[in-house]
Amino acid sequence: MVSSLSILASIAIIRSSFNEFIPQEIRSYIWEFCRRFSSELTIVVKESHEGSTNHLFNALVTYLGSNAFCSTSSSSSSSYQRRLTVGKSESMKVLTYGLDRNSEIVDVFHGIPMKWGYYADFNSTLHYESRWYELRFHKRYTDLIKNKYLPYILDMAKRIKDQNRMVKFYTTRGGRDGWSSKGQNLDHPMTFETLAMDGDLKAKIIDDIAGFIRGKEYYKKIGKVWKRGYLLYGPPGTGKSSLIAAMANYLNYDIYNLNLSAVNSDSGLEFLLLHMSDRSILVVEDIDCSIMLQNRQAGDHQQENNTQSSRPQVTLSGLLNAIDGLLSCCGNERIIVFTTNYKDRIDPALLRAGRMDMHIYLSYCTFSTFKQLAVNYLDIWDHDLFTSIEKLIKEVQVSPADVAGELMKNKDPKTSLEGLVKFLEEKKSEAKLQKPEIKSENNSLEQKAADAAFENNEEAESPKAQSTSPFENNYRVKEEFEPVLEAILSKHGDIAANCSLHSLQCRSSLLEIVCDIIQKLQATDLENLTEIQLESMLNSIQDLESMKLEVGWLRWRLEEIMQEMDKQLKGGSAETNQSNSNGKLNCFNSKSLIDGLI
Ligand SMILES: Nc1ncnc2c1ncn2[C@@H]1O[C@H](COP(=O)(O)OP(=O)(O)OP(=O)(O)O)[C@@H](O)[C@H]1O
Repeated sequence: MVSSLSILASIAIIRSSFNEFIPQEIRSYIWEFCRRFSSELTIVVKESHEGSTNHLFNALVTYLGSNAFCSTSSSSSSSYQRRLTVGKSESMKVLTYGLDRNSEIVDVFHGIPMKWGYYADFNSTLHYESRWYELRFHKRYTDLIKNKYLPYILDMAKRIKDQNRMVKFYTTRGGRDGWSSKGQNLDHPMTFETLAMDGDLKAKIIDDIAGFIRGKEYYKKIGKVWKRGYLLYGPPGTGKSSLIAAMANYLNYDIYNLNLSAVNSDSGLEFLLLHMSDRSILVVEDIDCSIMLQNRQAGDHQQENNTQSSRPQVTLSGLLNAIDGLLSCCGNERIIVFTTNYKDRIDPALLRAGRMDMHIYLSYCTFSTFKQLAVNYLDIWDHDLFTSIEKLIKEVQVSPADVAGELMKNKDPKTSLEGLVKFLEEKKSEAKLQKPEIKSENNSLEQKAADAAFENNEEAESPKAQSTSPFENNYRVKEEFEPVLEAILSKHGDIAANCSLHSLQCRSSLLEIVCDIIQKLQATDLENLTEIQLESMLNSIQDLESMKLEVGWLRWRLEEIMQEMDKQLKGGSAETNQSNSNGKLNCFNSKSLIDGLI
């Protein structure tokens, strides 16, 4: 025992003297000579390659650095210890690690140990330090290393870097002035964990995004540019900007916030899009407010407005080409997000699949959204006051931003929830007060004025009275429709308040059509709904909208159903099929067609 210990000690002394007294060049020469007789091969990756930066070297810095803690030290025969360096740069959001000079580690790939060493040598005459990595491996793994391992390192290093770097936020300085040069670090705390959403919408969005980033090969196979468009629509304060921040944080993509009114020509727009990086999100907020991009059906009225504006601007066709024409192939892995409070004001050409692939409606606060906000803001999952809040939230229209604002006022759950109950009750009484002013008396002056305003196409504030019962409005519908109408008016307010038909009788008949559609959807499975039925419903909705009934919420649902149906008819996309192995439709297979509608 004693003798073997002394042998080991002697070996250690000899090895350290060898390293200490014999210069690096001679050591390398001796190792090289010995290796001639070995089955091991060595690859050397120097800092520069053929006179320029060696990307593989940089990839190794990132890849081996990120593995430094989990990988094992080199074999016990290694003459070096593993020493790590650590630091944080401004462009990274985490600490990053690296191997210190003369350190070795083993990375296991496909079950095979890959022995890496990192070395540096300072040339005092040239005042230059040369640095390199060495990979030692058995000759039989040569093909695996060449064809799989090294490309894998390049790819992984890119992903690690993208994942760790700060997300940047760029804004338009206008046309050829390009994007703000450096970009700001986007330090938005919103993530998919903290974003409150109704039902399974959040899971659907995450699934879609995940399918997109995994879809490189799929997009190549179908000959489509690797990009995806999302339209976020819904009332103010329902989380459209928050969803964009959550997407950016999830993907670690930079955001390019495009203010179309700051761009003064189609070529200016092209210039901007050409100067975006890959793996980024292009955001156009409030797209409906962008001049000259309104619905082409607006026709003359539109043209009139355009001629009034003398400043040259981006045109609709310019924007369509930019996001969908040849220009769009100049970038990869790009996401385009449009937001709007009024989906129906956007030209349908901008909304079609391929441009805006997923239309996401962000609704007023529901009880389920409120419960997620209560967890975020107050750390509570349940409370005695939840029952009253559930009832009130069905009766009034408040945005998640309103609710979040109330919950932030006090950290004590009871006080905070009491404040919210008070706020909701006030909203409810306000709505009740508004109602008679505008529409209780059929022949009142106010009613005539409101109708006249709409006839003249004036911008009149939509009286979103929060009626709790349809019968307070004097609407007369068939008995079988009464509960449905009550639910509609509770959730969406008086959708007939601005109707171009004046008599209660006529308005009631139109409301019956809405109730009938809802009842049909309620009673039908998606699988049993036919395209003809759906089209007929959409036609009715179009007619109702032309009479200024506020049924956009129902049309959007029908359009969503139509999109799903289309996908089904086309046999479903690869992405859809991936998560839809039982052949049912993704969006509506686990819930009724009217979930969240009333
Ligand atoms: N769904 C949500 N989940 C969590 N917080 C939310 C949500 N919606 C809104 N909020 C809160 O309300 C604030 C405002 O929301 P946000 O700016 O995302 O709404 P928006 O729909 O973009 O509004 P606008 O249409 O007026 O631009 C957010 O900073 C966030 O604190």
